[in-house]
Amino acid sequence: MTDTQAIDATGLTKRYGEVVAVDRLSLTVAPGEIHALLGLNGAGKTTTIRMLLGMVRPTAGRVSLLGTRVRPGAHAVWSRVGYLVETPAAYPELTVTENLVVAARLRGLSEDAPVSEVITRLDLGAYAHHRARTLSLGNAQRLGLAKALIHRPALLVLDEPANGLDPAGVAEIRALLGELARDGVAVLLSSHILTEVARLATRIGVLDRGRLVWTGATADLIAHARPRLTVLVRDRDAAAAALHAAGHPVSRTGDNGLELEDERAVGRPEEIATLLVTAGCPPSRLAVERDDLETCFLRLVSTS
Ligand SMILES: Nc1ncnc2c1ncn2[C@@H]1O[C@H](COP(=O)(O)OP(=O)(O)OP(=O)(O)O)[C@@H](O)[C@H]1O
Repeated sequence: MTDTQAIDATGLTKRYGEVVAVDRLSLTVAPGEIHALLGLNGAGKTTTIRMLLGMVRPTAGRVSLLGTRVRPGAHAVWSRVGYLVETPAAYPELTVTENLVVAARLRGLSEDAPVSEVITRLDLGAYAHHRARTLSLGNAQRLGLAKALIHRPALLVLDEPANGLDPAGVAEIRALLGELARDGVAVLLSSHILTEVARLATRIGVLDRGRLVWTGATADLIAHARPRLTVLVRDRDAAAAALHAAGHPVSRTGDNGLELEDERAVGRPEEIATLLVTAGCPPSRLAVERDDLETCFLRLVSTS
């Protein structure tokens, strides 16, 4: 059953009165894939994740997880799904180990091996006997992830998993999720931090005001970056006039900057340099640049 999608959602919609929190969202996540839902605050990430997990009833649409339709009474699939949504809850007076033993028992696991396994995996060894209420936000997040993983799920759904983690913690989680994905686990996570997502996810879905406005391989997001020729000149007005007269559409940036996006300019920057020198406006800088991922993302959500 290798072609069964870990997540298969079609036409998912959630309305709260006048507000359309999620609008006809369709999404598939395959085993071994790390798929990120990326969106600004209020884009609909949490609502989507809660619908996928059966915690919020969709106004319309359907969800299947690991080949099983999510609906009331369909219990079996949850034994193969791990999740972490919002701030992880733990029993504050119990230690890390005790919390995990409880989580394992609730999952119906009788042996203790998974507890020590996730303590090692999440690097919680030094805190194993600390009460949960004394943990830092980052370590509480680690404990939440350990609980999500204790039953070795085939699908892991994480809402903002890097919340509260320092850069080293983010790197550890990235390595952990990479390892799980290589073992065939499907991961869906949400984030509003593009740089974090770009290094973690194999695929990205960009959510904007409830709609999935772009989806594709992470590497393809950068293909959305338009190349442009940026020019710095002392006499910008004269340079702009010369470029305009030669048929190049020009826009102004910063104090002395000009930008050209037409193919001719981007493809032959040396001709622009010659033209500017001839017009008596030698450029102090001239370079072909591409937007970074952040700019691509913001353009996707602002133009949708
Ligand atoms: N229970 C609710 N009742 C009314 N409106 C809601 C409810 N839950 C979410 N919304 C609205 O739905 C929209 C999407 O919210 P959601 O929490 O899913 O976004 P998000 O992308 O997770 O945002 P954030 O990154 O801030 O957590 C928002 O406009 C929000 O105000």
